[in-house]
Amino acid sequence: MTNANWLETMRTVLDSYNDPAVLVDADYNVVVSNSHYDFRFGGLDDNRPAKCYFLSHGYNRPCDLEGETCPMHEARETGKRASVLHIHNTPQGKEHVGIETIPIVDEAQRTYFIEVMKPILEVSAEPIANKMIGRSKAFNRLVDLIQRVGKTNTNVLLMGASGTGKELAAQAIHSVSSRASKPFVTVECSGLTDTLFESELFGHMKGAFTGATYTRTGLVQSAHGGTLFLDEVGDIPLHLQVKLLRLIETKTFRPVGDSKPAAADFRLVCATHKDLISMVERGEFREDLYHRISTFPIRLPALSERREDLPLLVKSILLRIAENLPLSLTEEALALLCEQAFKGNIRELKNIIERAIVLRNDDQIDVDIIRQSLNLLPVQNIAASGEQRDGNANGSVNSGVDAADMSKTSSGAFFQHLAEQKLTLEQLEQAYLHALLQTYPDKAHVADIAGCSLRTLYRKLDRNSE
Ligand SMILES: Nc1ncnc2c1ncn2[C@@H]1O[C@H](COP(=O)(O)OP(=O)(O)OP(=O)(O)O)[C@@H](O)[C@H]1O
Repeated sequence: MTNANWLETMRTVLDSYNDPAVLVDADYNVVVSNSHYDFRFGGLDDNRPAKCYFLSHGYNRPCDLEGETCPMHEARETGKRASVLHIHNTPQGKEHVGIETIPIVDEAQRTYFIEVMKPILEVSAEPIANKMIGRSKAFNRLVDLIQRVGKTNTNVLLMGASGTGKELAAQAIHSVSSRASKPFVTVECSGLTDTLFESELFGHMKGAFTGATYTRTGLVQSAHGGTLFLDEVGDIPLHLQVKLLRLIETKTFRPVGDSKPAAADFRLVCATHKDLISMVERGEFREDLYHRISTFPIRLPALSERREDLPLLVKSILLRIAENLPLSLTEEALALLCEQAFKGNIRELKNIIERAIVLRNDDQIDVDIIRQSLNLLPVQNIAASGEQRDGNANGSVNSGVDAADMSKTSSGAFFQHLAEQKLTLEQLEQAYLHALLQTYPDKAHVADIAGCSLRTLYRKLDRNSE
């Protein structure tokens, strides 16, 4: 067979893939492409063989010389299939792609590589309102792990500070999995009492206890065939952990008041911001449970470890909050944001942007507005007013916006007005939460804006009604 015939045969081979695929020679030239590739990226120019690194990234030299992993390099070294995650330039913009590279030789024993490119749709490298967003190395590593573990049935433990995106990561794991068409059910573990734990997780039969006027399906049953996401698993009290362990080990549960056990079918993903290993050492978390839930641990990077994603995240948040407005930040405003520590991670960034949208004078959000948003920490400012009123002004208060500056803005006048009402912080918190609930009917969204979990929001609202 001539080399031309062999290449023609390879086109047929590549066409058998359901994703874009190309054949690359040992000098990085893309020599054959399949119809999916031609449709998505435009066909190859026969007269000008292009280098794979130029076509996919716009680089002038191989990826490994640009600080990225080159799958061809690995496949050449090992003689085996290699897979990596890259961000490719496409006509639609930058896109996360899972690349599988398979070495192959022609009849003259020359080495070629088949590269199959699977677009990763659960995340985005371009600003978009409703996905996990990022392009940084730390983010790409996370996406790679999600892709790999997502396709299995392995238990995953997501670890990371508050607001790093653990819940979004759990949803992405579910979307990648073969269970994607089945339910994704979240159990908010903080604040679960003994009775709530069993009846929420396992459900109860009508008449099982006083007040059980109907049979209730538990969350484990609701997650049947899908994913059960235990958020803040480190908050489950020690004496309830054994019940969770039993559920995971036996994959059976018994609804409260039912004599028969039922079979459970779920993939388990847990999340925590706590250091579970230290908790195990202190005897606060069962070691056997820890090993059960942490088969595949994933650490979510803090926003400070992926600062290069900040401009992209800001654009996405602007789209998410005010999709129909052409909002943007000036360079100076963005630079000021980039200097922040972001202990509250993406949730904190989101709150700052949301405040800036409220305070802005026009569609370009400038550095003064961002400065005001950074300093507009309501409780602290109001606390300062209270302390001053009581003749005790020695509290450490974030005072980047002084009283005169504040009163120039409508929000300044608003806080002044509140201070005059002499509200306690608790009253203020209640008033704020109820105002949020009137503006945004979705409680999860309200909890997000207020920077607390949904369960904490319920607790705060309940406390008021006691
Ligand atoms: N990569 C990301 N791209 C865009 N938005 C994100 C990303 N990660 C998180 N967010 C947003 O940040 C906020 C917090 O995310 P999430 O609730 O998933 O964090 P978390 O780690 O579970 O927080 P907590 O531990 O406090 O519950 C949400 O509004 C979420 O949509």
